[in-house]
Amino acid sequence: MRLEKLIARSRILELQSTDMRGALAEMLAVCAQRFEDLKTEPLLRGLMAREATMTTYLGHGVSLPHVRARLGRRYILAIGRSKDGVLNDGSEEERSKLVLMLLADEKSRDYLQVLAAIARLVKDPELVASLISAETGEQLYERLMAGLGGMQVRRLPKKQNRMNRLMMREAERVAKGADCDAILVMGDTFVGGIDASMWTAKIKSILVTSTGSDGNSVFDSFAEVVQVRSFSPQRLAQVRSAILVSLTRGIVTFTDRLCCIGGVQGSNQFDTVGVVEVEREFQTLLTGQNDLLPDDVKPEVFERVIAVASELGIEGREGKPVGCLFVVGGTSQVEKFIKPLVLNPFYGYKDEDRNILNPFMDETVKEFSTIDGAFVIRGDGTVVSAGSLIQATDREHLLPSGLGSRHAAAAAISLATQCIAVVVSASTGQVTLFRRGVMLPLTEKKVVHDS
Ligand SMILES: Nc1ncnc2c1ncn2[C@@H]1O[C@H](COP(=O)(O)OP(=O)(O)OP(=O)(O)O)[C@@H](O)[C@H]1O
Repeated sequence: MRLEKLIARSRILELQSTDMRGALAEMLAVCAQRFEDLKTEPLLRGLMAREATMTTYLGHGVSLPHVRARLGRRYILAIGRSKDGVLNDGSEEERSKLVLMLLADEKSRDYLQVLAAIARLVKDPELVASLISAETGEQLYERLMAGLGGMQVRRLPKKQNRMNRLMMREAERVAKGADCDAILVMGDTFVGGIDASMWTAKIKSILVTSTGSDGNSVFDSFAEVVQVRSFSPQRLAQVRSAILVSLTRGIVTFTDRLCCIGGVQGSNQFDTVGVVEVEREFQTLLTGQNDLLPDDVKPEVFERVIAVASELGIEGREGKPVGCLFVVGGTSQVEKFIKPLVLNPFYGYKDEDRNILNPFMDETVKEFSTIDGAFVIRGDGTVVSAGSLIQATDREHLLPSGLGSRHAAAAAISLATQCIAVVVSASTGQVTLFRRGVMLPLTEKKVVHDS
């Protein structure tokens, strides 16, 4: 579902109410003008019930109230802007100047993805500030649409353009000469997007970007676009994450050879071309078997877990480093090896509210990462528990020195069951995957400088 299809000029309004119930009622009334069969009362009750379970405030003045109901159409999105701000949960700190209300049909299968795409869009504080300060609803609409297609091709200075063209031509030659199956372009090298129209070779081009691809015309010139959230600052780690996500999505295969081209993030300058053999890069994990993910684990769930893990590894929590262990998939087997260390904070919530694909779960997961023990996550993304002690042992594999009981527990559970374990080290920030007891560092250790 492309987001621009959901946004309608007629459903952008100036809110009069300063409380959430009133604001939602206003937005529902506008929706009902267009969709006369809309049952606004039960929808309002559903939206408020969701607010009562967990706030839908996303930060920097934006809320995303949402509800699933029998709607008769897949989605309806309404956008309300409030000059004074709408109060969330009575908290003065959480005044929403922008309220995006999403109604979804109970049968809409990509509901969590659509919710996540909207949340990603309004994560950009600059875009949000420009929407809030728009002079008219029309201008807000224009800016929102521009934000969706945010990665516009920008003209680069001549010299830089020449260099980039040269690098791209060379990449093409290397790809052909080395018999590569695809060219992987690290898109975040460019602030303003890449004009790939000069690529002439009949070779698959894959753009890797941390920006959302919803409705972005710049991406159209690439055969595939892979979104990888929260890149590590290290190049090798970036390439690894990109290949890993491409593997789980079936965009590349284990036998592929890839020509990778990239540069310093935001530099607008390609500076490196390299060739990666996927199988050799991931050999340790594969150990002769080409199933990186357990059968029951959805690729998007795995991607989400490594995104949250990478963010925790890079940013920590409130400035402090945190460690974490995620055990994903094979849950019925995994449950035989776990014991609660604390009362399970996820107990009793609806599956979709505690699904890692739900954008509101990011903060919750990060918050609970500070408690001891592991997160156990089903292959469909539902978080089964947090604060779980893993009671499995692995006598087959030796871990490098410096890695302690968290990493040992991850190795052991991945050997004992059909799961994939993801560890964030509190001491180094390194993110490591474990499958069948074998480890694959996804990001590098932080270099600690002596002062
Ligand atoms: N068996 C286990 N199951 C779940 N969590 C565990 C287990 N063992 C350790 N942990 C978690 O890992 C934390 C850190 O343990 P330890 O320092 O020994 O691990 P580590 O592998 O060196 O990880 P880090 O690099 O984060 O320090 C513990 O406080 C606990 O929260």
